Amino acid sequence: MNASGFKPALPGISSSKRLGFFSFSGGNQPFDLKPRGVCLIKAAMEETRTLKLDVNGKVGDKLPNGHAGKNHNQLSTIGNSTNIKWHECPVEKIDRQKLLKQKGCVIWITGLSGSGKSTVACALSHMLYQRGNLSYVLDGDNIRHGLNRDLSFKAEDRAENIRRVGEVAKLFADAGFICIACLISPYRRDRAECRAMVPSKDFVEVFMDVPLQVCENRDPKGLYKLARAGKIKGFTGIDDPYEPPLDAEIVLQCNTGDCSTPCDMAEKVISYLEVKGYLQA
Ligand SMILES: Nc1ncnc2c1ncn2[C@@H]1O[C@H](COP(=O)(O)OS(=O)(=O)O)[C@@H](OP(=O)(O)O)[C@H]1O
Ligand SMILES: Nc1ncnc2c1ncn2[C@@H]1O[C@H](COP(=O)(O)OP(=O)(O)O)[C@@H](O)[C@H]1O
Repeated sequence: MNASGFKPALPGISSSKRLGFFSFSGGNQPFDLKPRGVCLIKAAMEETRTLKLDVNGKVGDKLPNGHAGKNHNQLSTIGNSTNIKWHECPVEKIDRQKLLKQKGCVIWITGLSGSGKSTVACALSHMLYQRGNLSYVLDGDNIRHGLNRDLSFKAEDRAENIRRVGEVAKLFADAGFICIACLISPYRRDRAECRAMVPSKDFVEVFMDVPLQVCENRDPKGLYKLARAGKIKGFTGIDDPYEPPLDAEIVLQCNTGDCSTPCDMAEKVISYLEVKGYLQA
């Protein structure tokens, strides 16, 4: 806090471009982010008022770059949401990344049930934590306990499951996290749609290339046994499809009796992130 009761400026958010854009003199608002005579919030309010006079219609579902929603100047219709407008905030991804000293991205781990997705995700998250990098795991099983509890395992519900997790992962990456999503995500198309949600290169697909036989032998939850007995219908790999990736950034192979440890697998992902520069801002 400074003498006037405001928090000092956050480091790194005072680019001249943004100060110019939001420039505002005076101001004594309760949410005044303050510093240096610039009230970012009030200026943004001014900008919204101006734009309201300008808008006169809706735009299509998707912008040319494929990212739905971020039309800064006009009202949009996205799906069933009519007359919505993107609200920009002064603190951006690049600012959060500087704070966290890393780059936000999505690590998408796909593979059969029992292939080791959750184990690698947790090993990776732990190794990142030990290095001082912030990550968060979105595990399909866990998310089906809450956000996606309304979804079954039929193809269209799996697609919606993947879409929602893709959207959440996109937010985490935008927050600056290394977001680790681990879901069976059996359909190429669903995974490709998630890839398209984030800036190119920020989506790292990791394929757990583990034969069905190995997964079935592990069967830690007894689900394969139930599926073979016909007590679970539409189980991936048994009577439901799994489409392996054709162009995954990382393939973690595990042949019968010849498996790297989860830590070695996680290490491969860390090496990839290091080389690509995600572990520093
Ligand atoms: N029919 C069927 N097919 C596949 N898996 C099933 C099924 N029914 C329940 N389960 C359990 O649900 C976990 C997979 O959830 P996901 O959200 O990752 O699946 S999907 O991506 O929507 O296909 C999966 O967890 P993992 O073993 O961790 O993959 C299973 O425990
Ligand atoms: N690299 C590995 N080598 C040997 N066993 C593993 C390996 N990774 C995971 N496992 C074991 O395989 C089983 C399934 O792992 P899990 O992470 O739950 O898979 P998934 O999330 O894909 O269903 C667990 O019993 C786990 O201990």
